[in-house]
Amino acid sequence: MYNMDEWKHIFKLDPAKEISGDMIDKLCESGTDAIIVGGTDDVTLDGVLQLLSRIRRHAVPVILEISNIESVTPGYDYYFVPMVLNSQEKKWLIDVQHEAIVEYGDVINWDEMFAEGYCIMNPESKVYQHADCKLPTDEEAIAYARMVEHLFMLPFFYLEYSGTYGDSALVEAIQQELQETKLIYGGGIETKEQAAEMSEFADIIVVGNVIYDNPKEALKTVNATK
Ligand SMILES: CC(C)=CCC/C(C)=C/CC/C(C)=C/CC/C(C)=C/CC/C(C)=C/CC/C(C)=C/CC/C(C)=C/COP(=O)(O)OP(=O)(O)O
Ligand SMILES: O=P(O)(O)OC[C@@H](O)CO
Ligand SMILES: [Mg+2]
Repeated sequence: MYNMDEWKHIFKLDPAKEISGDMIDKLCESGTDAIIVGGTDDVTLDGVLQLLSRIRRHAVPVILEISNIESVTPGYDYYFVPMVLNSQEKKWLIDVQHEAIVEYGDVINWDEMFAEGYCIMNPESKVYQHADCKLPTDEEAIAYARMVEHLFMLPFFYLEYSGTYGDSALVEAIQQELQETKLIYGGGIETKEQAAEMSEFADIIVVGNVIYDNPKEALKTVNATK
């Protein structure tokens, strides 16, 4: 299903982690709307290519969420480009992306490229530390969402709790600010009940770690969003 407006659920696979062929088949045929390939560290061209070839045997849309320029390869349906709003370094908001576009701008197919305004909410997560983030208050997080919708006009606002379950009241408050921009929620979803709760407010939920920790429960999150 290639109409992003109807997406509710995405599995995120980490190219640095082992996964069986059987589990990849189950995830791809689960009824999820898309698969994202991405992670914070050890994302290599080899890992990104291997996962692509294993997922490609199925009809599900496959997205590369770019974490470094060295691991970008053709063949994905879409490329999601993170822009970290609450980073303390301009580098992670705009500079690494700018460098990539200086270098490769002439060959980019812009129809496949989508920016994500990231707001990273878990100080313990690798990605928070990697991108040198600062924890926003709820009020400040809502202000980032307003900027993404009205000033930057990005297609996605990603409320990222990577590794821990977030605050559904904040997800609800942010949803109320967004009309054009889609709200992605990710982090700590381990059960179908949590998937259902966050789906009530987020347009799309992303399920990551539980795929590796508890595959059976991971698969149950799909139906909770429908
Ligand atoms: C199609 C094709 C071949 C085109 C060629 C042209 C080309 C190269 C286009 C690229 C264009 C472009 C604009 C690229 C941007 C490149 C870039 C360097 C982006 C950096 C993005 C960024 C800010 C990264 C830092 C933060 C980060 C890693 C965000 C990703 C999201 C993430 C991994 C969140 C945490 O995930 P999680 O699963 O929780 O992490 P761990 O489990 O690993 O902890
Ligand atoms: O791995 P978890 O905690 O499920 O988070 C999913 C995703 O938001 C990570 O970018
Ligand atoms: Mg991960």
